[in-house]
Amino acid sequence: MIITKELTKKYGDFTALTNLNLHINSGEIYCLLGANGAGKSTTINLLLNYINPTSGQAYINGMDVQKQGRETKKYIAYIPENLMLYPSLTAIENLDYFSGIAGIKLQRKSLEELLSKAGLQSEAFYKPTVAFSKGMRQKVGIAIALAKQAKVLLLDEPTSGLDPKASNEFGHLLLQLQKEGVAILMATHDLFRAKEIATHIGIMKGGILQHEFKASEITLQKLEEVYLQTMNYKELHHD
Ligand SMILES: Nc1ncnc2c1ncn2[C@@H]1O[C@H](COP(=O)(O)OP(=O)(O)OP(=O)(O)O)[C@@H](O)[C@H]1O
Repeated sequence: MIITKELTKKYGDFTALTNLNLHINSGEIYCLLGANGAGKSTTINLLLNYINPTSGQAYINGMDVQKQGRETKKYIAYIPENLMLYPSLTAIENLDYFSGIAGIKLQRKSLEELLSKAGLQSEAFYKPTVAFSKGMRQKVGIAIALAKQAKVLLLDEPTSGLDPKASNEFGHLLLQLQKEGVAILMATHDLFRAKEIATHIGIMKGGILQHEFKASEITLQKLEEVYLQTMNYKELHHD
């Protein structure tokens, strides 16, 4: 479970995030939309305890992120826009290494099963990741999350730059994790993918959460309309 209470981050006079209240339960996928600079990465960095809030609290599985940072890390898997893997190591070696850091030692067979579950083709298991596409690296990231048995998954624009097939596959992987009870927060610019997989959608602007919807209660068209209005974009009319 992910909870933030009045979470606020200031950089000098500039407020990057204002009084954010989020509540994401196990088995929910919350997609956070917003233009560049809206405060999405700031939110994720606060949940990861990479930066300190100016005020407010963040909780992961009931634990205060600031007070129990080390403990909360055990429950979190994080997939940034560009997941860093060791390029000269194979997919299996990367998975072994990163799950080892999390204190998990798995046999080769289990590592293979995890990569397979994450959708990586078996031919790629023993290849150095240097030549992996972004989609393939994301799959290794998912396998690491599976190995950790993460209860919370934080994703920062994971589908940007993926082709539609890879993005679709990635969405399906997230739906699998959702079924297993993971609480997922995904910052994204991808309205379509958000509508496809989210249980909840938030629209952020200027560090303020401006709108929140249950994904089942809004159409893609309406979502786009509200998003564009929130960002003060002029809509395109085809007449
Ligand atoms: N270390 C910092 N010092 C000063 N301002 C910062 C710092 N980090 C972020 N900001 C500012 O905070 C605001 C929110 O940034 P953030 O990275 O959270 O936006 P975002 O919604 O993730 O955008 P993007 O889609 O570009 O990733 C931006 O205006 C950014 O310039």
